[in-house]
Amino acid sequence: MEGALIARDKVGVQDFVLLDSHTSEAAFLNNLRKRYQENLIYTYIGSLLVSVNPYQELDIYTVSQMKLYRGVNFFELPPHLYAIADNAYRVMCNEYNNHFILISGESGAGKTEASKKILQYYAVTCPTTEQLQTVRDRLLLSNPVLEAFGNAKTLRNDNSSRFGKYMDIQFDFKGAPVGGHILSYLIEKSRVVHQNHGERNFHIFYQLLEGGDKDLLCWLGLERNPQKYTYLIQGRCAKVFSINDKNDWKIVRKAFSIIDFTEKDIEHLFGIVASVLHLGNIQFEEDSNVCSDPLWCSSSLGYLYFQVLSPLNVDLAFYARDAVAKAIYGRTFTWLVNKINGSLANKVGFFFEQFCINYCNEKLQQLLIEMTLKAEQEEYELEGIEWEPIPYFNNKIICDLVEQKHKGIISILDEECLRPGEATDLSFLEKLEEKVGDHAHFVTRKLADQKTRKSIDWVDFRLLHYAGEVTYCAVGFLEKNNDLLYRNLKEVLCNSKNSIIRDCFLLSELDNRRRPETVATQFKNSLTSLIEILMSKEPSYIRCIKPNENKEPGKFDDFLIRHQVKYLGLMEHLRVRRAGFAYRRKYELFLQRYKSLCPATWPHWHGPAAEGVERLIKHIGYKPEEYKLGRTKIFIRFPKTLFATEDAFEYRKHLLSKVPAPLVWELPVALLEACWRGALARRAAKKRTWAVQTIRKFINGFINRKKPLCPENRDFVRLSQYHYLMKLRDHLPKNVLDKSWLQPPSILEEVRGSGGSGRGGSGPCLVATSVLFLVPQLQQKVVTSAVFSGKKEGYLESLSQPFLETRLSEFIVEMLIPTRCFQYVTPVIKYDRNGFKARERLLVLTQSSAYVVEMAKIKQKIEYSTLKGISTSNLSDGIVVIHVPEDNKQKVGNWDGGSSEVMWLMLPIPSYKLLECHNS
Ligand SMILES: Nc1ncnc2c1ncn2[C@@H]1O[C@H](COP(=O)(O)OP(=O)(O)OP(=O)(O)O)[C@@H](O)[C@H]1O
Repeated sequence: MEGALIARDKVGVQDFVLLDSHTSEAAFLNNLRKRYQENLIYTYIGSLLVSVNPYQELDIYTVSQMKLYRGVNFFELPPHLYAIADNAYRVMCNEYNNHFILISGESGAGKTEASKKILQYYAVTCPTTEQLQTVRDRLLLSNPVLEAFGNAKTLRNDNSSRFGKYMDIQFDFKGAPVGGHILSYLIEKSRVVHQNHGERNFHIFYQLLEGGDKDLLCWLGLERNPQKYTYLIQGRCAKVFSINDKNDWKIVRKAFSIIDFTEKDIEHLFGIVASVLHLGNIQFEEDSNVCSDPLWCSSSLGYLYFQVLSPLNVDLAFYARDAVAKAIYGRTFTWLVNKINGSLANKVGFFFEQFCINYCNEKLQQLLIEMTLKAEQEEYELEGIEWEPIPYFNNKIICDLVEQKHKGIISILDEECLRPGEATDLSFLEKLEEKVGDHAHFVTRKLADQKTRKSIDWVDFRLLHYAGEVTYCAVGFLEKNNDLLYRNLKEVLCNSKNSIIRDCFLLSELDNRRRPETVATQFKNSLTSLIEILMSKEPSYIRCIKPNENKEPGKFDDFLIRHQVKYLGLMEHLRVRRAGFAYRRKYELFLQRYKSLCPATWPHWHGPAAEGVERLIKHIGYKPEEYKLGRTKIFIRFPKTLFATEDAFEYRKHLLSKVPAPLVWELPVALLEACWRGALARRAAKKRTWAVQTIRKFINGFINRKKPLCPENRDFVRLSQYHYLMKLRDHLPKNVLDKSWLQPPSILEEVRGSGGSGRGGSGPCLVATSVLFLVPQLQQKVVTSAVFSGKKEGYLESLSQPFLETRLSEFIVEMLIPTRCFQYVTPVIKYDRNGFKARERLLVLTQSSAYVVEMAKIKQKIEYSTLKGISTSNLSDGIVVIHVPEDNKQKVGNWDGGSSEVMWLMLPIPSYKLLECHNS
């Protein structure tokens, strides 16, 4: 992947790697804030994308934006999800390797939205056929179904994914998406039976009740009112304004049919959703242990009965009921994902859940650091640049603390769950103290020093994660780690008439006497296989940040964001990324962008790009400690060096857009250098006013000086005049454009007649003003057409084709050529007959002669009267051959063409345009 991008946005830096003030957290946050306040939600750290949730619809996800990013080099456009997606896609197509994009961030930070947008990007920009469209539609439509069953409203996010998601998209050798599958991790089954205050159960329950038609509800024995169901009223969260369950139901219903679910599947699926609701309403009484409403459960779950006489007490009976509900929902979710592709499922608890999530983050952080370091190291090696070891915090020590066999926290927890005898959360805590008590990243109240002791409860243990300390309450760890489902209930489910339920509780499971794996172990194993999948692919990273807790657009909560910057390991990543060189770029790309800053490389460099870059940076004055030249890339150590180069480039671009090209070149070399140096100095001293004062001093001195103008100063005055006139031309006073002003000239009528630029309904005055400038060029066009029409490739006859602006200029050459009646000036490459060497020259056309000029010297003069002829190729290149008479050796200065009869010139533009511009 190409390294950092270039330029600054207008707001802050668009790559943190280019932050001036090294890697301070304050500078990081400032930059993030500045950009966020301008709705610039994306910023890079090298190739990692940081995204801050805008909580509002931004106009940056349109199809035209997608097309803009398609196939464009990473650094050429502002940071965007599409750039990450496109880059991964391009590298995959070019290098035939696998890629993953890891999107992380806390709940509500925008991960799901980001993944959907990336999917849409591929759907729109990848090549496809009719057959492939089905795959594409299925990939897109699996989302609403998964969200219905796997997402819920939480306090933090109205559409929170309550499961981990890994989505694979497979592309064929032509880059067309041909398939995909989704792996799901850790569906939060506990939500089925319990929701915290202000939260809801999974969306599908409400969608079914709100959107399902009367007959369906009647068949399922359901009432429309969610308040009737115990499992839906735990969070006391009646109405959520951002959610429209009725509409969402329609979308899900439609998606089912497209992603190939049969009517029977759908019937069974809703049967299960209904049964879970009915299960929740089952009550138990002491001594009776009888299901309050066995009939409904039996019908929707396919005649399974819960009138099981059980030795359980009331509490345990409720526990068993909930266990069944969770198991049914969890497995059905797995079945659902399975139906779309492959699957994995687990369960989490409350504090235990936090422990699992943090363990997962710890593993992913380790992967990120290892892969970034590895990539940096490999790149340096590849480029032949010496590797300087980078000090960084390796969080492997924490991963080991959690996952090590026999000695890690998960092993100790499993041991406690499985061992005979009375095991409790407290005995687990004691085991932890005994076995990992001396670990530097583990502490309990007993182990803590006087000061910290107060902040840790007796039932807590604290881990020092890479992102900071987290205190976990051990209560419930044992229970949540045990995924118990009573055997007799399993047997009942195995015999269900609902085929989905039967599939989910296979009979073979009953024969398997081995104790099922604990939740933590299942999680550890699925995490290990996820890491294995990721390790085999090239990484791209997107880190999502939640800017405030209120889902409010534009609000940047410093405290909350600082925490996430830490927790996402962004500073660590920046440090690793910035440790060596802030910026690196392929020679070709660097030269292409900055070649205009050096006469030797502008407008074309004909040698190897690496040499061109060397010439270029020598010319603009890079110091040795500022850069290194690798095999294929230039490495720049400090952002300020790059910015100064960018400043000079912008300034030159500005000049190029305002004044004729040759003038820009000759006149401002000194100015450009001054500008570059000035920018460097300004950055170092951070004294912006200095430059302003210096320029003012220069102008005052210049105005006050009495002595005659030297050529340099004269050029400066003329440049100012030129700017003034150009500005005036583009901003003519309004009264000049008044309707009463000027009748359209006859040429306008002609143009109208020929369907040229006078077409359309714009008022006569506007047309007149634009056409007035074109009159001479239109005449020339007519003549040029006679010469080139149908004879030269790429020649366009249309009169509405814009003309090349004449490069008529007297500034540089007037000192050299006394006639001063210039028609046209343009840079050319002149090819010597001796060895066909390319030389950069200016071609100046006057009324009577053509001049070939090298910088400030006339190298050759050819009078038109002596010309033998001019030839051009019939291709769309700029080759022109001028036939010079043998005896025309009127030497002016050094005649560098030898005694040839012909002179080969390569123009930067097709030769017919030259003719259009000067022919007279
Ligand atoms: N790029 C975006 N443009 C506009 N709104 C966004 C964007 N990203 C996120 N949001 C808003 O933020 C909400 C939360 O985002 P999202 O569901 O993607 O978060 P998440 O990180 O996936 O959370 P969870 O981990 O809880 O699933 C979205 O429903 C949407 O309203």
